[in-house]
Amino acid sequence: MDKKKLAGEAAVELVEDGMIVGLGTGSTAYWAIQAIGRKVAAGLRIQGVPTSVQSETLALQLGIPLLPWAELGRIDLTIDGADELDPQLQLIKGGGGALLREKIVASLSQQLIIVADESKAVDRLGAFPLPVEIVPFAWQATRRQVRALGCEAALRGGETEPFVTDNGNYILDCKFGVIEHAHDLQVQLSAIPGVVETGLFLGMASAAYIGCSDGTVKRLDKPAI
Ligand SMILES: O=C(CO)[C@H](O)[C@H](O)COP(=O)(O)O
Repeated sequence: MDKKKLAGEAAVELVEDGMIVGLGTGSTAYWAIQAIGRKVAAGLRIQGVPTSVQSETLALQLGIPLLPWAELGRIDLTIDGADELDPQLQLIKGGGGALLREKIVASLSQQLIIVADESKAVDRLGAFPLPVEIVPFAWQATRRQVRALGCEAALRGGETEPFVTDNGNYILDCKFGVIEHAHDLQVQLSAIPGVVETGLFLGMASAAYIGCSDGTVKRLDKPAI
């Protein structure tokens, strides 16, 4: 059984008629978008907000109506994947390279619902290298500044053929080890001019649907502060 499919499909129970729905990116969000497509074909009326060109293409193939960017304001619910989530529902995202649009969409969302298989749930963030989106201009200098914060930072795709995001930027995959102070790290990275955004999603997720190997889907809610 596909744990990503279980989680992605289960979260679609939250989608209601009339909603504006953020459509995440990746192999788990894929299953949610497929399930939303089936509901739309059966008569559900929603407007989707894709977080990547990949998800936009999929949504259009499935006949999901998309909200024009100029009308983008409040989003009712977004379903998206994650590379790591901790018990406070702090996240590392961006393994698929869509972190900037994902974070913009998440910031506009009343509810951010994470879908993931159980391997993504960790006690502490940091085993997965933190993706950081940077501008291509003088990227080597930006990488030096990022490395000075105490990580190994690799240009995604390599120097000869760097991976380019939907926004025309590059990504540094940064190995910090266990991230003890995620909020401080977010502030430090954001202070570097060449950094566009980081894959740390802090205090944004409301709940997570986790697909487990026993065939169940576990729901985790953001703990009350
Ligand atoms: O953040 C993301 C893309 O930028 C993805 O949501 C994340 O990488 C998880 O992907 P998958 O569901 O394929 O494991």
